[in-house]
Amino acid sequence: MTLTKGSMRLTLGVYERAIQQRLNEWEAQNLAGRIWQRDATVWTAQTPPPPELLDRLGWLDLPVEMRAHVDEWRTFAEEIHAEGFTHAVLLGMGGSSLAPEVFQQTFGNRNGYPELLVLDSTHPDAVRAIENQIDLTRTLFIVSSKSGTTIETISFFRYFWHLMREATDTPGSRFIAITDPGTPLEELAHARHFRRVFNAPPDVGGRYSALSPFGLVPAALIGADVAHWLQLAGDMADACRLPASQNPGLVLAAAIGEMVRAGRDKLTFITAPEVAAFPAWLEQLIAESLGKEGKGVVPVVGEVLGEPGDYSNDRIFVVFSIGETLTPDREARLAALEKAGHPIIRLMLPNAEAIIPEMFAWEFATAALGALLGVHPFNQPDVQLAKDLARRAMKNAADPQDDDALSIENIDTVIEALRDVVESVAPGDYIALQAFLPPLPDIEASLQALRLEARSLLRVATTLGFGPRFLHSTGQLHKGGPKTAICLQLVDAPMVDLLVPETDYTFAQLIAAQARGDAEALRQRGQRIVRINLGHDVQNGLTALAGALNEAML
Ligand SMILES: O=P(O)(O)OC[C@H]1O[C@](O)(CO)[C@@H](O)[C@@H]1O
Repeated sequence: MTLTKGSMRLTLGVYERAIQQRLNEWEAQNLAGRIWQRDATVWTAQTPPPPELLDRLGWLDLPVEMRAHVDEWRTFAEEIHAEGFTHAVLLGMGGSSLAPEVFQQTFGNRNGYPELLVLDSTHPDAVRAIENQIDLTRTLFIVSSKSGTTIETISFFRYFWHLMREATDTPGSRFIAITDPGTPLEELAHARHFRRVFNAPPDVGGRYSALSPFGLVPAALIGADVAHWLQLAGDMADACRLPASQNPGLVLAAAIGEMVRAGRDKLTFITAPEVAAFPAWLEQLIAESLGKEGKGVVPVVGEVLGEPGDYSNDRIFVVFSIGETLTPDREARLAALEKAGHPIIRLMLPNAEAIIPEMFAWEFATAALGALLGVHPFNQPDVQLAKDLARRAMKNAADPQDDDALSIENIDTVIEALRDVVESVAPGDYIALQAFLPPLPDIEASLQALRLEARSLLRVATTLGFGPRFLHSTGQLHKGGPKTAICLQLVDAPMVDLLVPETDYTFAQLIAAQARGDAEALRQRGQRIVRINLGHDVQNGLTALAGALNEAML
């Protein structure tokens, strides 16, 4: 049976009864009201509640509270517009970069306003690719970090600061910072005479910060109507005050939560092209909030829609359409999936701008899912481990003994390692392609092809993330979530390296240490991982790897 709730249509099959019961229970317990009242018992029985709980609920008020800042942001955006900047380059990771990237990719920059580029990779080729796209003298840099200490962000800053210093006597006039009050980044920004510092509310965690200055200052800079966005988000916030069965956030949470508890934990996003960028933001929200203590929801983003035979019964499909339907071809596939018993949650958006209120609805849903699954939805306990191990790997950077990546040139060893992996595949597993490679379109296309190959050979869910970007998104889930990840970590040997000014390391050393650190953290957490070095020629390496995967299946 299909349930319709506002612009949501849910085909829930055998799970419908449990979901309905959950909603009734939540209504009786006044869950919506208790979340808004910031009642810690929603998530914990502990007194006092654990850290990062009651002091991380500021996102509830952003749609209203941020309205007071709109004029200031608009005036600033007009100033930048009037000065003829062609690009704004955002330097940041995870919660500080994903929402702005989604905004640029979904809405574009208004005529005459700068185009927003995001740098969230420490691969030297990625840094160079940004440098090659911009005219330094007409570029504004946005250094964005809640903590103000993230190594990637500060390294990017150092690199572009030094370039800018050679181009102008007043480099600070080309930099702004977005950060919490009193962070080392704020100090740095004052010391280097940044043009502006925008402070964000400290009681909002990174992945819940899209509607704070982290998302909205960059949005204003590309010419978005952020006042209207806050209005739309405010309407959704009001809807999320309603009793559970009419509450868009709680309906999503009950549906997803009950199906995850029944083993369908691969939340697979299918979108209309107009909103194709949106799931990259949802991915961090869901994976980092819920993937801990051996539990979690695995977001599957960017995987081509297949036939029933491509999937096992661990999937929930979430479809974002503009209007009621996708293309006839994709609708036919969805109908086949529905017939095969897969649950489908459809969100029929009136237009692309509707992703803004959806952001609020999904934040509310994620907070409620934390309660349902019994995890703390606002911390990220396993991210630190990879950071610490990366730091250790930096110290041992010169020691090749320490590098256990298999070379793609030793193809037999690679096949053997893949064979072990293939033999270990069990129902409910997923392949996580972790590519510490240049995030360039041709490489991404080859990785997508490899991913498709893996899905059809192994019939498991597949995810793809570029490192170190994914460390701040799905990284928490990989380490803290269920032991169902099979991680294929891919590294390369960059042809050109870049020194990070004011430090004693290069970008190639940093990304290599991050990859090693994460591999070690994954092993310590009991996940399966194979590391493969594709050498200098990544495309050739990927072709060889696809061949090796097929061999391993024989
Ligand atoms: O904004 P910051 O402090 O630089 O952090 C970036 C990202 O790193 C994390 O803290 C951990 O991966 C994310 O939660 C966050 O969005």
